[in-house]
Amino acid sequence: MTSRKTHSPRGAAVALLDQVIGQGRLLSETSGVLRDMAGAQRAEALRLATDTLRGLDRADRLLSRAVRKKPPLHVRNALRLGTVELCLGGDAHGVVSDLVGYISKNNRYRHLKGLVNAVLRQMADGAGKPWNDLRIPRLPKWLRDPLTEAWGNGSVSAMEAAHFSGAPLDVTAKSDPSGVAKTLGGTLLPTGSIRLSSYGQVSALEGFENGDWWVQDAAAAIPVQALKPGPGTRVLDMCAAPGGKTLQFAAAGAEVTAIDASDRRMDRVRENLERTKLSAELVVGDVLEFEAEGYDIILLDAPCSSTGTIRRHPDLPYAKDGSEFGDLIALQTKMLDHAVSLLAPGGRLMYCTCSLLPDEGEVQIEELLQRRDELRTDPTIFDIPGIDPEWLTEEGGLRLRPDYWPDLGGMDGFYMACVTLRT
Ligand SMILES: C[S@@+](CC[C@H](N)C(=O)[O-])C[C@H]1O[C@@H](n2cnc3c(N)ncnc32)[C@H](O)[C@@H]1O
Repeated sequence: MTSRKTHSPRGAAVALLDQVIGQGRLLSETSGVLRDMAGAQRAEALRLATDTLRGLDRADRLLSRAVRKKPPLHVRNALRLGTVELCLGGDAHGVVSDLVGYISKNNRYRHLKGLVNAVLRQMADGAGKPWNDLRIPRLPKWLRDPLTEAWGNGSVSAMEAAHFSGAPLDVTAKSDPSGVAKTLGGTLLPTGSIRLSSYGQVSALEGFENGDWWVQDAAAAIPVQALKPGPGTRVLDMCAAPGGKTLQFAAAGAEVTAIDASDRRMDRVRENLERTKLSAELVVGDVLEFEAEGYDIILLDAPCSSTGTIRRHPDLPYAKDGSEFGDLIALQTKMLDHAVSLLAPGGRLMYCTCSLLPDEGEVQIEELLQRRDELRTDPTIFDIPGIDPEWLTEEGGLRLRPDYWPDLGGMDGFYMACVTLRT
């Protein structure tokens, strides 16, 4: 019989790091670790793992000065976690004794508990002091190289600084953004999203249960804000889950058909619609097989590398290695061609991805326009408050980056373009 291990938050965070760094799983895909933990402890474990991933590059620099030979990954992850916590002002006694206790309970690694104790004590006693003077954590090479080629070293450094700062909580109001901003004590952004720089448990915030708003990064809300759908607009929301854009359309009074291949993710759309008391027709299926015409708006929020969301998901650079790029780009091209085949005269197609890679954004649209002479882009729809005209791209799309809006707290990386048939 196997006994199920229940972890302390620190132990769980180390186990999460093992899965992310050692097995290439995103935090949202890790299995087993958080299963039997209470809500607050799970949240704490996730926070610790996220903080560690965000500061990993700095922790490794400090650890390379303190440890001559790299210990096995599990022990290294415990040291990384302890180093980050101590450098961010964590209680030295609690951090050291908890992690030493955690390692000493592991038959395989208990012989290294002395090392963990010695190194973390050094960190607590001053070896961690240079933390703030260390360089801003860099993206791993597999991602830094293509981004540098696309945007230049200075811009990538600015993006890395934005990633290191993390992300505030952005929400979209069902109606009355100013009222919701006031209730939540948030800032109303120029595009209409509401931003909260400090918050506790999201579901405990006022108006959540009543469905007055939903969580959605300000950048992710822009495609629908730019389209300005009116009541009765017929919308096909391709790749809709978890439903942020479906909710925006529905809140504007549009008639939405939302399609997604994932049953599990579609449950999230269903829950979100129920909570906000909004409605949409939901279809679980492959968008490539979906055939119907007569939509005023088709929105294709295609699956992508998600490299624009690293501020909120610092696990991504460590869980992934870029090997999926080629397949994703090919799938986006297929989806884009299929979406175009459903576009009727007068209809508009909005293509978007939360990617920082031009191959998943600018290049997709550039090549689409070359393949299909009857199409054109309409950049004028991005003439909305908060959008700098400098962010418009040559092929007529809009590029958003995490280093934009630096004084407001940044935004996710996103690309979008609105395509219509030439008249
Ligand atoms: C970027 S997410 C969509 C986010 C969503 N539009 C929102 O605003 O909340 C991409 C989605 O594409 C879905 N997907 C991937 N391949 C698909 C396919 N062949 N057909 C339909 N949906 C697909 C995934 O399940 C995922 O939910």
